[in-house]
Amino acid sequence: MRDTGAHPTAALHLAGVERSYREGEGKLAVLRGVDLTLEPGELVALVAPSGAGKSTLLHIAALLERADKGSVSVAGVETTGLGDAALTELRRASIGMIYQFHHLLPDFTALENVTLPMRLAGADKKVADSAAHALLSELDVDRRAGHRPGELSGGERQRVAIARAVANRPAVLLADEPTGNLDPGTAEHVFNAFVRLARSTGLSALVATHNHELADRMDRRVTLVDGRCETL
Ligand SMILES: Nc1ncnc2c1ncn2[C@@H]1O[C@H](COP(=O)(O)OP(=O)(O)OP(=O)(O)O)[C@@H](O)[C@H]1O
Repeated sequence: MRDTGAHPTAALHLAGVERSYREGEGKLAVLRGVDLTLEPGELVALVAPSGAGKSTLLHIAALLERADKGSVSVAGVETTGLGDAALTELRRASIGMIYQFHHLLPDFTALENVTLPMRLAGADKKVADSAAHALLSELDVDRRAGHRPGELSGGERQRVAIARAVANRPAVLLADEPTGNLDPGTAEHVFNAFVRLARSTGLSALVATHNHELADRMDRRVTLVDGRCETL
């Protein structure tokens, strides 16, 4: 029997998720019944060919896009039937996102980019500054804390973006090709820093990557075959 309810202990739980897009007169069925569970502290790599639906899956898991069918629960909260405001609140409280391109605010320093989500969540400036410095140190980029993104290297910018994504201790981190824009050496350095941080904080993460070597460092690899999730 198909599981469709919330999964109280999982960081992320998708059951029977379907999503299609309009294509000319017909439709393109991208996700055709995705079942995926991320337990707390689990690091899962999503490895699949271009166009298989990785970004679509991540956007649905991030509550940025709605599934046509199926259920998505984040940190034990079943999202089917929630309104936009409740989804936004759950996303803010429970999800961190990292993209291929950093999306940092250009006029803010690295430190300010990391403290912003904490301040928006109500943290006091001193507490936020000190937590942000600690995160930037763990990611080996604190010496650049006072610089703006335009003054940082690509690898430094991605490490700041990681620090920002985990600043509010999300239940789940979703990453779409987080090192896809970096040269292999820098990608490895950034990925190692990410895995170290994730292990030390018990973060759960679903990371889409084309890089099999990096995917091997995660606990588990999954792929998308004909719109369904399979373990590799
Ligand atoms: N908003 C949209 N409208 C119509 N079609 C879309 C939309 N978003 C994605 N698609 C299509 O859905 C399919 C899956 O796209 P998706 O971006 O999820 O793949 P992907 O696995 O992330 O690919 P890549 O590795 O190239 O980024 C593609 O054929 C894409 O053209």
